[in-house]
Amino acid sequence: MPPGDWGLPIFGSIISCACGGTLSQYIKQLTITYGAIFHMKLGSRLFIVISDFHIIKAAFGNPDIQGRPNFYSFKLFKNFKNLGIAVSEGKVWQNGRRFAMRHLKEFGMGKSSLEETIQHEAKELIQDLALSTGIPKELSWNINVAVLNVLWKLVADRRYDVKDTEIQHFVKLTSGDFDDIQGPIALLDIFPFLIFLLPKILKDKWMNVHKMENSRDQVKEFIMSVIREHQVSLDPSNPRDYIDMYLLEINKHNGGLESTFTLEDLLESLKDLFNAGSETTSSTLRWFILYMAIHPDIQTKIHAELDHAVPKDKFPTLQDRNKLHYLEAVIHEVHRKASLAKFGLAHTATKDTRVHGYTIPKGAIVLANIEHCHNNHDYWEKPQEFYPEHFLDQQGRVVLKRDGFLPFSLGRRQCLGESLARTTLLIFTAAILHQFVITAPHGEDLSSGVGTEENPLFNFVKPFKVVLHKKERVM
Ligand code: HEM
Repeated sequence: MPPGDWGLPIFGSIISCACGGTLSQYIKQLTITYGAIFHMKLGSRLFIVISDFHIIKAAFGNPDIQGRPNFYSFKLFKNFKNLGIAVSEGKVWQNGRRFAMRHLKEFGMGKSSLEETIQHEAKELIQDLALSTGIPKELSWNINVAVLNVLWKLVADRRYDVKDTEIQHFVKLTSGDFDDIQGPIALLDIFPFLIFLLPKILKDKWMNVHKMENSRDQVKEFIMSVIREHQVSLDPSNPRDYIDMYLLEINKHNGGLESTFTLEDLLESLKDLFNAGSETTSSTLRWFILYMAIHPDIQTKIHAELDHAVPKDKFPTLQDRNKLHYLEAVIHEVHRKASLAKFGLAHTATKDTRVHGYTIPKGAIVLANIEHCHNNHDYWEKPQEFYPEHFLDQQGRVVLKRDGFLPFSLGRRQCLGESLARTTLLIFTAAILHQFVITAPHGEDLSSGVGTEENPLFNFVKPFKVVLHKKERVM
């Protein structure tokens, strides 16, 4: 076993963790004490935390570390069944992931054919942002809808108006779910016996269990309605999107008991794509806008690059990518500094296995300490600063892959939407800075909103206000 902290019987190290401040701070302390791979016990759960890029790569490439923990908070959203992509395991996960990768690519993920969709959404967003230039304003939920629309084109061949209140309601629910799973419900994950001991009222009122169930059921109803519409209009000779392909796959297996392709699994896979695809990319876009307001000097350099690369009367396209090295380096630096998923998504060992010379016992929960890698002097020249040069070579060309950089995790469960997120972010950020200058509201220091360690798992940016100023350009 890797070295580490067993803590007290029953409690494990939960008390030291609580006394040490945040989970991040406690893990930081253990990393200093025990090094790049260590164990810690929280409640009845054994965690293996890996803080070294190469060891994470080896561990997450290991076929025996591809499970997901049976956390109450994860499973509640799945009605306690092994379904969907993000928190499923075994054949269900393998088939679902392979199928999603294949068909999202077929309908345009990572291809230039999606360009028109991304541009259309970026234009809609720009028009919307243009309505409130010159005044301090919080970024609205329209951003989440525009981002979702890009994914939803591939998945369900449809778009929503960015101001559509119904779809905004669902993206808000998703965002709330991300907050709730980081709250007190985590106690049920690490002390599973409390699931039976705690009175329902405490679970509902304190841990928001009822709220999460309610959100799960509302999102389920919404996604089911999208599936039903597809069932009615399905033309087997002309599949339009991922949902059509999935329905045809179900028909192919003809309800065979062995098949993992079922309506219930389709529903859960869609919920996963909806959740994983909207909040993450939108939040990264918000971080980008915040960093631009904090670093006018860096923003000026992007403006100069854009002015040179994209004519005044043109909209940025993917073809401009090879002229936008600085912008792409800045987006990478935003991923690094934000470290959106601080510890990725937890994996589990599905049998006893070996990593870096240590035994990882079956059932152990393996965490990639992404936040640590992103802030480690071994990998970064100026880890504490916002320094896009981390991703530029001597010739000023962007360096896309670097040791120590893993915002989308690594290995067999690496984010399946990475290429989609990267393309969306490039076009959206280029379009925004092609049209606007972003500043902090007069007299406000936005840098205090950066580097917070309040959330244990996900670094979603707190609401902030910025002022957008229209550039003297013609679209
Ligand atoms: C900036 C945007 C994004 C970030 C930072 C991000 C990050 C991550 C991370 C860290 C994981 C965990 C990987 C692991 O378990 O080791 C993950 C998984 C996943 N992501 Fe993303 N993601 C982003 C956007 C997207 C988008 C746009 C989609 C939609 C297609 C997506 C779909 C998924 C899915 C389905 C999984 C589960 C994969 C599996 O369990 O096999 N993500 N993502």
